[in-house]
Amino acid sequence: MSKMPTIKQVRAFTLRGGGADYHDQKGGHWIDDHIATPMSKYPQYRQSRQSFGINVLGTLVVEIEASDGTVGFSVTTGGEIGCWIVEKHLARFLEGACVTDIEKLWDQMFNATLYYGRKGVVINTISGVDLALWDLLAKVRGEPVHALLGGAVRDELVFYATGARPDLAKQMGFIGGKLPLHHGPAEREEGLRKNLELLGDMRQRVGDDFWLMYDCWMSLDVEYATRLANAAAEFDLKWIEEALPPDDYWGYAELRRNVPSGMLVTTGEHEATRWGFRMLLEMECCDILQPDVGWCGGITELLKISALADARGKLVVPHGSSVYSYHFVITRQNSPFAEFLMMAPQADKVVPMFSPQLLDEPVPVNGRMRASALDAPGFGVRLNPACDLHRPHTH
Ligand SMILES: C[C@H](O)[C@H](O)CC(=O)C(=O)O
Ligand SMILES: [Mg+2]
Repeated sequence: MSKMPTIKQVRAFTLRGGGADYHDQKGGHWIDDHIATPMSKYPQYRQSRQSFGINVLGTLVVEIEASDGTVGFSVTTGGEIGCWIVEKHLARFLEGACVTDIEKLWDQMFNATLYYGRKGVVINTISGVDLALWDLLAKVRGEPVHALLGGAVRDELVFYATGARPDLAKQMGFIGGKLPLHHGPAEREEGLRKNLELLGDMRQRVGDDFWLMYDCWMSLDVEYATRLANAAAEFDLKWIEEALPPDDYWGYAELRRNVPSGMLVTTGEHEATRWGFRMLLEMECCDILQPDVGWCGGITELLKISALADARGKLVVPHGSSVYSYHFVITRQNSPFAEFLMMAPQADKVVPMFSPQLLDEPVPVNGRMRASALDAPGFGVRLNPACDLHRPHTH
């Protein structure tokens, strides 16, 4: 093997306004319109998720420069705290290492942060570094990341859309539409009725042959989720997503036993690492795992999560994360479709998911994306130079 470059410098930046912190949107966006959350029991935090701080973190940008001048980068959610972790803690493992040392670096970053990490912003940050490492290695090799993961197993990706307008998503060629749930248990019977009315209305608009799902963003309890699922069967709800808080493995197992036959239980976007997903699998919590590659430990960890799932006959359909998910999904037989988050404020058109932070970000056309759209080196995207990057810490 020809001599590979080493890592010369690691830099971490933060920026605001959409992109990887996709909840950090301006007013009037569907994604912040009275969506049920675990905070909805407090009336003052019910109308807007930004009111309780869903967007406080901001985007973390990790840049890794190699000795030959090649730069790999990634974006994820992590903001200034993530910058501190990268610069003050993780950089020591990275600088001087060979660009191929991804597995060892992951192990060092994870074990060195175990005493304050494991999940949350620490694992988001490790994920960001991991994605930047894959981007760097693939660019050094002049190949797309998916080629390093074993290559595409199909010619194209097919997508479902998440957003307020599944009816428009259907017209745009998506295979299904996932609605945000608007009302949680604190809004009692009237809220439940409104949740069902919206679903019924959408079913009427989209007809029979289109998937409809409800994303509950951790907002329910087993009793409410069971009632919702059973009532939603009338409208052929395909899956009920993230109905419960992520630590309630026991609740998920019970919910999965309670839902009507044929309806799927999905979760995992706020779960992390092979150990978290092992719990979901061994406790029979769900039918589809939905890790977010920017939060679960990066590509390195997602490969392990996926293998665990595959051995149990489970699907992995990653949460959001744009190109970072696409390069993975195209390589796995047990990831037969992908999510596309509609970031247009009214969910009425396809715009790049991480806009405005990335350039050259591919988007589905007619709900599909050719594998050839993912053929540029690395993850195939560039950081938009118009974005206002801030480097709060250095080392
Ligand atoms: C719509 C959901 O509340 C959330 O913003 C996105 C999400 O959980 C998903 O895409 O899945
Ligand atoms: Mg979700």
